[in-house]
Order: sequence, then structure tokens, then C-alpha cells
Amino acid sequence: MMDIVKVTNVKKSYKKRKTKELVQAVKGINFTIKKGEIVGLLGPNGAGKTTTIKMMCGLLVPDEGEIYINGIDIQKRRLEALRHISVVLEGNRNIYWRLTVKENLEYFAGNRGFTKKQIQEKMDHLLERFNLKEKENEMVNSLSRGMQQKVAIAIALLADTEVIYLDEPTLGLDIETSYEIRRLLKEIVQEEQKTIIISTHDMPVVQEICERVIIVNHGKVVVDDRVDNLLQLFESKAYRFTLLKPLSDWQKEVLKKEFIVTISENDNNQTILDVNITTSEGFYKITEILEKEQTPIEKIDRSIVDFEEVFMNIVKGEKEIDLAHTV
Ligand SMILES: Nc1ncnc2c1ncn2[C@@H]1O[C@H](COP(=O)(O)OP(=O)(O)OP(=O)(O)O)[C@@H](O)[C@H]1O
Repeated sequence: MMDIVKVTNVKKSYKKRKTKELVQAVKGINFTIKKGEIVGLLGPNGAGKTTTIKMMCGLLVPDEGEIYINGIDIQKRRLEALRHISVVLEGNRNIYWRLTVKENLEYFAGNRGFTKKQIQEKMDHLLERFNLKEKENEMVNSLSRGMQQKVAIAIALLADTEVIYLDEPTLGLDIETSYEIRRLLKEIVQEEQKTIIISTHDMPVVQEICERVIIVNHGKVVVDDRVDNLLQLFESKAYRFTLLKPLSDWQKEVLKKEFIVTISENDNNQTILDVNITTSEGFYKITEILEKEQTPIEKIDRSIVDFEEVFMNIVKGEKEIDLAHTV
């Protein structure tokens, strides 16, 4: 299948206003996205995601490297390339607050050159599907954040671009609305051949929706792999220690410093230590910490991991993990 997005050796530095010092935000990023894929672009704060996305949307010019959307060089043929991508920004900054839901949809679809009849048909369908029919004549600024988010996504769908970029689509939403957005996104991916790129810190969304993740840290891609592969890889490294004595404060402190751990208690008053061990030395280190205070180990099992833990481990222990097969 064709690469609908291609980012090649892209670099970008900012000049600090006061000191004029150069900050290298993106240090040579490479990835490709195929048509119809749903990809998470993730990374801790300051990793370089926003800078990358801004370059993909033509809002910033890279210092080096190339970006192609649907085979079109975004720097050479900017407007043509941008016709293939819709952007749903966090906080719904790209919808008009003083227009009604319907007016917003009509305005943006009109911008794309659709006829009135085409717009009407698609709009009715989308309003129905997004449960927004009753709100069609309400001003966007009177709607809840979740509804505004739905309007923004509906606009992107109405524009009918091949690529849709969603920035933090579930940020600040209650559980129910967040669930509804997730369901809608899943439906869209299944029913329409859209390519969706999501940047988010909401890891359950990633686990549920994304097929693949590109994780950026310190301005570089550190992982580019399928979500199920990563879960499997980390599952083979996740251990559950059942202990017959509570951990001391010292043990807790050292464990938390060196590993990503969860400490809990089971029904038999035993201490449960869930830990991700990514190197063989890690295993010895844990047993050493337990032995130092004579903490008896009842048993050691494998435990189930979720994507949140996978992400934390990658970002925290980037250098320790054997990423040979991922990047
Ligand atoms: N306009 C700017 N001027 C100077 N430095 C900037 C500017 N924008 C971003 N940076 C710096 O570039 C680096 C990458 O920032 P970027 O916003 O791309 O990260 P991010 O991964 O999107 O983070 P977040 O998840 O917090 O949005 C950071 O060190 C940031 O401080």
C-alpha cells in the first residue's frame, strides 16, 4: 500500500528569545504512514511531537529534510499537499465559536469546494452519526467540550481528506464522552479508508484504537512498532512477585527509583510487587533488594501489562530496552 505520509530526516531548531541559544527540538525524524493506518504519535512533554506535527501541517518549515503528503512535497507544493490533510487541534481551536454547528460544517465543506447538495447529504449523515442533530442550530460556544470535539471531528470527515490528524482528542472529556469519541473513531477507521494520526497522552485510547505507534523522545523516533507487538514484548518482561512480608520504606524507594513498579496487597494480606524487568541484571537487582531485608518470596508469575506501562517503560528506560527489532 502507498505511503500517504512520508517524513524524511526532518530537523528543526528554535532560537531562544532571550539568550539566542539554539534548541534542537527535532533532531532527524523519519517515518512513513500507509493509507488507512491509524497511528499514535506519542512522547513525553517536550519530546518534539508538536513541532513535527506543525511541520506536517505546513505551519512550520523544517530546517532540513522532506515531508510528503500523498506523494506531494509539502515545502514545494504546500497548498496542494495540505488539501489531503485535516487537522483537529486540541481545544477545538479550528472551529468557529460564534457560528452554529451547521454553519461551521457548511463553511468548512464549502471551503473544500463541495456543492450545496453534496454538503447537505453528508452533513445530515454526520450529524445523525455523531448524535448532534438536535444541536445543529446551536452556537458552538454553548456546547460542552465533548460536543465541540465531535463537531471538530465531523468537520474533518466532511472535508473528506485522506489524512486526519487529531491532537489530544480526549483531553478534558468525561469518561462517557471520551468513550463515545473512541467508539466513533473506531467506526470511522473501520468504515472509511481514512488515515488517522493521533497524538495523545491518553494511553487507553492508544491501546484501543491505534494499530501502530511512533514514539518520539528527545527529538528522535525511539520506537516505531505495532501496539500488539509492543504489548507482547513487554508482557514477556512483566513479573509479579508475591511476598510474605510488606516492603520497607527503603525497599520501596529503591525499587521506584530503578524500576517501574506497582505495589499492592492481595486478599491474603500478601504484598504484590508488579515490576517490568527489561534486562537480566534487573532480575538480580530485585532479588538483592528483597534479600537485603529478608523479604520472603512466595512465588513469581508473569503479569499482564497495559499500554500505559509499555509507554512508561520505553520513555523511562529507553536505553536499557532491547529495541533492536523495533527501530
Ligand atoms: N517556539 C518555541 N521556541 C523555543 N523553543 C521551543 C518552541 N516550541 C517548542 N520549543 C522547544 O522544543 C522542544 C520540543 O517541543 P514540542 O512542543 O515539539 O514538544 P511536544 O512533544 O509536543 O511536547 P508536549 O507534549 O508538551 O506538547 C521543547 O524543548 C520545547 O521547549
